[in-house]
Amino acid sequence: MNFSRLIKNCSIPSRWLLANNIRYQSSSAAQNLIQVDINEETGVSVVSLNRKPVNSLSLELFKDFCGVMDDLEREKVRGMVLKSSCDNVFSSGLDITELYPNPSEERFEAFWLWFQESWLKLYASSFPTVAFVNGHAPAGGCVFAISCEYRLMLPYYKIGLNEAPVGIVATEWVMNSLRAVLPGKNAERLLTSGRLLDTQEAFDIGLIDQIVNNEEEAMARSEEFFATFDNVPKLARALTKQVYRKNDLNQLIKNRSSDAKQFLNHILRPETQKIIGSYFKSLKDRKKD
Ligand SMILES: CCCCCCCC/C=C\CC(=O)SCCNC(=O)CCNC(=O)[C@H](O)C(C)(C)COP(=O)(O)OP(=O)(O)OC[C@H]1O[C@@H](n2cnc3c(N)ncnc32)[C@H](O)[C@@H]1OP(=O)(O)O
Repeated sequence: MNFSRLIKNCSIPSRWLLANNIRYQSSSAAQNLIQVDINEETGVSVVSLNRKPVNSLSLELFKDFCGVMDDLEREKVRGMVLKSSCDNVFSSGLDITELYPNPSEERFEAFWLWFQESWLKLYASSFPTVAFVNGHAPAGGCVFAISCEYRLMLPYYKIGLNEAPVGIVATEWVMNSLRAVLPGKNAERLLTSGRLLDTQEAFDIGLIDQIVNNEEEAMARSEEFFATFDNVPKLARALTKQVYRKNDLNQLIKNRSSDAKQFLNHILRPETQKIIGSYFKSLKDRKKD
């Protein structure tokens, strides 16, 4: 499939006005996979992932996310807080049903390219970004969180990159985003062990910036973070961020199609399918115990 055609097909969300807030409708309107509220007084937008029950990341969610990011860039928001509207889960990572059993090449390629696009838009956004990790954030959930500039997390949840135990090798741009947050050896250990850290451990090694006890506190801390940029010209801030992150961004931009092909080949290998299949089964079986 041709990627430029895919991008053109991304329908930018329509929107409507609500009292003091501007609310954007998800492109897959019936599903409303992403909710956006912009506070007109503060200029801060709150973006909530809303794919019940656990915000697993599907092709449609990625498309909607990209549409929302484009809209926020156009609106020139002062900052974005990314959170979940699912109970106890920030995001459970990539939707395993996109990877197993044996996805079609066409669907999978589109899925992967929109995942890349979502990361590029989040990692390079001109406005400041905060992840409010208000639930578990394994794998792709952690990727969303570490792509933001600042991380707040509620107590007693888990976060990390558990790709290796799921039979997946985290791609280089995912590793780079982790390395940008954590010093080298901690990043490598987290990746190779695939261990999920609880909130306190994540704070102790610097994976998250602050522990907060509720949403009100999270919004107050986010506001303080955004306020640190109030006296910095927006363009200078944005360019500084983008130049600082340039090597990570270019690594993916230069290798988008080979990254997609590599992942597809990896996912379609019978051994990988077997590992993901038994992992998925164990997730389902957990409930029966
Ligand atoms: C060259 C190679 C390049 C490779 C690049 C790799 C870069 C990869 C980046 C990311 C990879 C991934 O994200 S892979 C996905 C990994 N995700 C996980 O391991 C998380 C699995 N889920 C959980 O651990 C738990 O569900 C939870 C802790 C998130 C929540 O627990 P809770 O008890 O609240 O909920 P349930 O477990 O009962 O789940 C409810 C329901 O949802 C299904 N579910 C959960 N997660 C997923 C998922 N990721 N995809 C699809 N479906 C998922 C779960 O099975 C339950 O379904 P049923 O109600 O039908 O039983």
